[in-house]
Amino acid sequence: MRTDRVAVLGAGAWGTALATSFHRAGLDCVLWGRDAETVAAIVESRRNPRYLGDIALPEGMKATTDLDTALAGAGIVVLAVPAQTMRGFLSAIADRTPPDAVFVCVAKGIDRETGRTMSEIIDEIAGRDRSAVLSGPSFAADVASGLPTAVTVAAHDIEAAKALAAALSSRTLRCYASDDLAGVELGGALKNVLAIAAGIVHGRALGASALAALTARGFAELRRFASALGARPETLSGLSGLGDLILTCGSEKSRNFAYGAALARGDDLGGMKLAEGVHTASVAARMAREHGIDAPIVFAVDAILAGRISIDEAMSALMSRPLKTET
Ligand SMILES: NC(=O)c1ccc[n+]([C@@H]2O[C@H](COP(=O)([O-])OP(=O)(O)OC[C@H]3O[C@@H](n4cnc5c(N)ncnc54)[C@H](O)[C@@H]3O)[C@@H](O)[C@H]2O)c1
Ligand SMILES: O=P(O)(O)OC[C@H](O)CO
Repeated sequence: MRTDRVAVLGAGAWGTALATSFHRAGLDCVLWGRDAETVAAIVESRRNPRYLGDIALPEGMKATTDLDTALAGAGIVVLAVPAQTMRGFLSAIADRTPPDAVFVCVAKGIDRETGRTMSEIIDEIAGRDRSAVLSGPSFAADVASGLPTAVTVAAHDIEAAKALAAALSSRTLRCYASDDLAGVELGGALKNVLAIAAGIVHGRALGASALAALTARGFAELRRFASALGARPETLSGLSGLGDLILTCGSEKSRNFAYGAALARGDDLGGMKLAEGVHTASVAARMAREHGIDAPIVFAVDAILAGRISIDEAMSALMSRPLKTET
């Protein structure tokens, strides 16, 4: 695997933050964005005002709107566009990418049309030996600011995951390696749906006890769901499961949590930033039903977002489920 040159595709909050981290770590990294104004701001004023507020980006960071310039010679191609655009995006760029380059998807979601994870999409379009994911508790603003962060990098082959983790790590971004792709991806995708539920609890001022209960029962649901789909349960106790759940179920800095809180308060949702859980909720609920997985919180979030039940009805239904042994 060639790890000396990295292309980061997608100049939103997360792509910009990761490119910043890789540049600071001394990697030869080029950030690609489709929006000329954003790329010009990154190059000329060392800022990405649209997605990263006022955070100062490092001198010398390379950014371009020219895809071929970004991809030239890249051994690692980081995919940082929203999950629901991943299939179309990768299909469009795969042939323009060096044939030995590995794709590292950093989006957190499940494809709504097909129920496939992001690595399954890469497997299908580019091949199993070229697919990897990076996931874990990591707000873009924290990473771009150089605050300490730890994530998991997963690939089918543990040696490939280790090589990627070593290449992308730095003194501020610590990457652990895993070969449990399903566990790492489902942890990242489902925590977004659970964070919306946590935001609803917060927005309705239901109290800290309710938020702790929701987070703990959400974790049980996360483990059940991922295990039923072939993940190792212990992976969900790691960074891209419990770690990310703790982060996003407890902070309005999370866009998914903020979305749930705004929904519960009856705020205007127009203009809110990308909350992937909104798009993952329905496909996660569908998959849970298909696999016979007990996923009451995911079902409730899906039903609320689809307008089938009110928040009060969902709360009442969750609290009046038959009493059971804690599992
Ligand atoms: N923001 C974070 O803190 C964070 C952290 C970890 C993971 N993520 C994940 O990373 C993914 C991206 O999130 P983000 O915060 O960067 O979102 P964002 O909205 O800030 O940026 C998305 C970027 O993708 C671009 N884009 C959208 N559709 C595209 C298309 N079809 N072709 C090319 N470019 C396209 C947009 O122009 C934008 O630059 C999400 O899945 C998110 O869950 C985000
Ligand atoms: O802002 P959110 O809710 O999309 O969360 C961002 C990251 O996924 C946190 O790890």
